[in-house]
Amino acid sequence: MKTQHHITAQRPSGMPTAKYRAFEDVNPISLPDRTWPDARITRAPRWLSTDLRDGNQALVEPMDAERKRRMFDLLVAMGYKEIEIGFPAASQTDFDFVRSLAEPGVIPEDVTVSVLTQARPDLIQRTVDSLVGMPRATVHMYNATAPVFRDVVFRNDKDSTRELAVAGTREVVAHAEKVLGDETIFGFQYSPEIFVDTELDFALEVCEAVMDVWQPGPGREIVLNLPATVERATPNVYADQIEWMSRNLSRREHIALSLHPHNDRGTGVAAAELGIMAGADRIEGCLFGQGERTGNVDLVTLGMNLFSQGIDPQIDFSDIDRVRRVVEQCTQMSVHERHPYGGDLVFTSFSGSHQDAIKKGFADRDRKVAAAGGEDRDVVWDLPYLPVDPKDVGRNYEAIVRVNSQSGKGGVAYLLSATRSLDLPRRLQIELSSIVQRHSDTAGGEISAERLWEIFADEYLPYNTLDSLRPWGRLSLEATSLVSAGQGQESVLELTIVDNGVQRTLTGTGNGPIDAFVKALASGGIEVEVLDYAEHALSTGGDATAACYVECLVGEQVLWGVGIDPSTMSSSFKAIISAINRAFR
Ligand SMILES: CC(=O)SCCNC(=O)CCNC(=O)[C@H](O)C(C)(C)COP(=O)(O)OP(=O)(O)OC[C@H]1O[C@@H](n2cnc3c(N)ncnc32)[C@H](O)[C@@H]1OP(=O)(O)O
Ligand SMILES: CC(C)C(=O)C(=O)O
Repeated sequence: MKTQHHITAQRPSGMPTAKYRAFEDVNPISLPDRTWPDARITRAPRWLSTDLRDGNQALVEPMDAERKRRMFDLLVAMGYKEIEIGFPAASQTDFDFVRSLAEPGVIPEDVTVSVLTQARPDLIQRTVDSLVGMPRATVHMYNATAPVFRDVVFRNDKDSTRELAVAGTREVVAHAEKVLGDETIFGFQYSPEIFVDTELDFALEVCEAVMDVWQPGPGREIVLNLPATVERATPNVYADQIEWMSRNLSRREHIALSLHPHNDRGTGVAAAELGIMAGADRIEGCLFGQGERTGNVDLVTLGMNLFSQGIDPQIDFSDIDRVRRVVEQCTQMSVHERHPYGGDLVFTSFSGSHQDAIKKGFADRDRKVAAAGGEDRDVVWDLPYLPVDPKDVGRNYEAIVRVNSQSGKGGVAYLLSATRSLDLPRRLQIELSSIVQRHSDTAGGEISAERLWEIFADEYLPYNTLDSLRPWGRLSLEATSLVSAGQGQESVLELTIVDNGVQRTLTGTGNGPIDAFVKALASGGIEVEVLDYAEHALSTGGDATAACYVECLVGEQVLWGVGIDPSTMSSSFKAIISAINRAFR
């Protein structure tokens, strides 16, 4: 045999790489004494959901008022306290929706809504007008500060870019003072658009100029939101930018430093998390990562990432399927099966070694929970392959293990245990697994829990269950009668069987019912030896059904039989008949 000693060289792809530049070459940042890599996240940031604004503006079909309201109610119910509800100057529909929330009692007292506007006086006025009567409302104003926007879109130099932000802020303040009464607690948020592409010292200069107008101070916060409007670099670069801003901004204690990551490179969550470590106070995002292009950062993943580390996200994800359903209805887009925490398949394993580890993990956890007095929440979650307990997000355990050709005995056994309460002995698991494997090889695809039960019942319980199956087998047990089974006495058993269609009555004497049963069969020329035996109740209470598993030697074959019956004794007799029938099948 030759062993591999080198990998065939990769080749240039031929793609036009010369068109692109490394981000750090365009926008270098020097922060050699950065502190964020050593920071730990120990509590939830402030969250802002922009599902109704950034999420909505990216939809093929933006939400109508009814869907917007459903989304708003969901966000409130989940616990979001800051919700961006739209861009009221965009259209009459958007304006009307914002106004509909101004109805008394619709927005809870502890929820602050915000609305986005460009830095244009007419749009600002219309935007502020939409907030009249709201209990707590923030105007969020943005203008583009990044070089490509200054050069290409606005044809503005740095001074006029800064002046646009300053004039816009003045307009917000003046118009809010004019139209908003004392019933509204009013706030202001500013975003330098494509912050990540903007020279850091210029982003700082614009933010400072805006603050000079707003005058943040005690009881007068400003939200400075630093968007990765388009994600352009590795998340550590964003973290450096945020730490630099956090260190250099004046009036820092009166600033809510907010992040607004997008996901163009697929690292929006990482960028948000490193940004929090770098000093950010607040995160803007959307449920399941809705939003422009690849989406805004995903608030579900961020919140659940905290939860999985033992940190309260302060958002309720305990019915994640409901959250997903509402989001899917409102956005008319589906959440991917592999989406972290909420996808259909994220708590499911198909492969044998994963299933085996999960099954053992659950057994181990059951023991630990019992030892801790039965309280699940008192025992630290430490299960192979499952970062969180599916039950904590409202999932059941049934979908955890699904069987196909990649599955092994652990998965098959887990599924029968989870759906039929059968606790198969290890060697029976091995035997059944090869039978199931034959079926999955032939049929391809997944074997559902129902199909698995059918395969199991057909193999081991031919006379016992399922209308859908044709009974088969040489023997069927008609009746048994135990004549004597007292203390220290031998058991005498009379049994009636149908053997290849012929009814026979046999009698046996043994040192227990099973021994007597085996002897009775032997008297009829049917030789069987019981090698191993296990049984358990299928349910609790007086009417409990028993499952019995016997490993038998029939002729030269060692094989298992299974019996299920309200009587433990009958279930063991049926199990022996099951093994014999399998031997003759
Ligand atoms: C990164 C983000 O997600 S920002 C949010 C983006 N969301 C949206 O745009 C959704 C809602 N938008 C809309 O409905 C419309 O764009 C409106 C109603 C706001 C404005 O519509 P219009 O007046 O037709 O302008 P249009 O959409 O073409 O915007 C471009 C103009 O606005 C200017 N502009 C763009 N952004 C800003 C800003 N933040 N501040 C000031 N002016 C701006 C542009 O320079 C351009 O000006 P020009 O016409 O003099 O060249
Ligand atoms: C308005 C700003 C915050 C925005 O949506 C973005 O930059 O992505």
